[in-house]
Amino acid sequence: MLKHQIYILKHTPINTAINEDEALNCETSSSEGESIESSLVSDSEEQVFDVYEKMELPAAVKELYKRFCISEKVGFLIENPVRKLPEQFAKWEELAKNVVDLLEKNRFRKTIEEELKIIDDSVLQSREEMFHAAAILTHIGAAYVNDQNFGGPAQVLPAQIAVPWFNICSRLKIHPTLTNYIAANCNWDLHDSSKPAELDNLKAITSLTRNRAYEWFMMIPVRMEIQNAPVLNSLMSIRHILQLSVKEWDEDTIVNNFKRAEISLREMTTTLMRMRDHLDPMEFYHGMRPYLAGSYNNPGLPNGLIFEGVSAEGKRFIGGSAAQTAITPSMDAMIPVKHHQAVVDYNLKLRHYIPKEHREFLEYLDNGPTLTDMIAESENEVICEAFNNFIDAYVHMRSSHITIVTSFIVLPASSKKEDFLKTQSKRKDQSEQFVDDDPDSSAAQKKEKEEVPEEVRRMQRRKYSRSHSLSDVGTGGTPFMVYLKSIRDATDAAKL
Ligand code: HEM
Repeated sequence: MLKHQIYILKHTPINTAINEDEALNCETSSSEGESIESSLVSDSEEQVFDVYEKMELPAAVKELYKRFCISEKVGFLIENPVRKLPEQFAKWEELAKNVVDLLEKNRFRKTIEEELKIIDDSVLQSREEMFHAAAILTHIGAAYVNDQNFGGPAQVLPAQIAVPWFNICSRLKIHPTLTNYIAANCNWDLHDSSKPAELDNLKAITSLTRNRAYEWFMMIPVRMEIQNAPVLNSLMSIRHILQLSVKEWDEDTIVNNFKRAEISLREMTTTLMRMRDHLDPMEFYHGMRPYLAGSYNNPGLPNGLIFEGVSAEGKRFIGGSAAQTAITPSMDAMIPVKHHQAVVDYNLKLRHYIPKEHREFLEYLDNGPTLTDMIAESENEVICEAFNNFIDAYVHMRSSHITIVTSFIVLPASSKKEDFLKTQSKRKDQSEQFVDDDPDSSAAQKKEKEEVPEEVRRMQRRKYSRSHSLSDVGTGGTPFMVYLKSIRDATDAAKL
């Protein structure tokens, strides 16, 4: 490790202040032009993005999308992701490829310390390249800090990772931590590029587990982002029409758009509920979640994480949560869903974990007209009903998310890590598959479902009688069940 060296940073530190002034171009460009691989979007793009059906978006909406780096086809995802960095970054890519191997052999930290040098990141210029580089460094950084072969997290992130990661994230105006946007949305590719970007065809570029567990956890939000594109297009179109004078409203168009948004939201919920297909809750909770931990409210990092070569003071950033997306905040702002003040405060904090342009889009929506105000004013019952049906689908999505959180955090929190490790090695010996290979699994799941409400109540009661632990609080330090239920109830209350 390069100890105690101080490097002069080219970019403003972002822990205390993110400089919002500089703008990066959303249009595709790269430092090496044609040599950069962008494997996805080609002539067959509409086939790849299977949920995208062309609709005539109002010119004003298209203009907003351009301004805020939003894609008509994939919403908040990058439409032309970069898959390969210039040659001088080959070592980063090699480490990312071998991360699981090196962790298993307990060689990860040593390899970083002995073999990795600081690589000058300033050659990376395009937004797409920087996001791809950030995704690689995020995984290398998370693996280094949270390597489970050691007693606890590393207190210092070596300069070879810290400096370029910090620089790139400063330029992208996003916090350097394992964010959902970077680890999932900038970390995907297709198994078969001739087939659509359906869930089973999505793969993670960098994974932190040998089996599909990590990939699955990250690809579900990616698929949901793709499925969200028609929701966003529909709501933005409705919002545009409603701002015209009532005489100009086309009731059918508005109702059809709500219907389309409702259907897509229900499809997103179906995707969400597939979490158990390749991710076992015990593996998630005891095996994977430590790698998602941030440096904020982390008992293992009482002074935060020191970015060597950046600052001698520890930095505190929350860890990875799929809440770090613009999907729900954009709907909440447009509708609006009126959250409890504590939720509003937390959600505002989360906005520094999504791209700057999306953060600005949310601010733009916050200050604009709302769907409920405009619909209520019109007193149009047909539109009102279509709107309420859409809200029902949204409430259903949030209730389903609570079910997921219950089985992936609340229930495993009452089990011991040692028990999980025992099952792990037993399964390894038998060369068994990790998930869903237990003949009784469906019966067990059914039983678990029946038991959830009481179990949740029990956990909730316990929560108030002891100090906060990882089981009680989300990655952002929220008492998450209270937070999530309040959000779901506020969504329901948005109905007209
Ligand atoms: C194993 C799977 C998952 C677990 C254990 C989980 C857990 C949590 C927790 C604990 C929170 C509370 C806030 C925080 O700590 O940051 C949260 C919030 C949230 N999660 Fe998840 N989550 C999972 C999957 C997903 C997926 C796939 C999505 C899809 C985008 C998602 C979207 C959200 C959103 C949007 C919020 C903010 C609350 C809201 O707006 O409804 N989560 N999640």
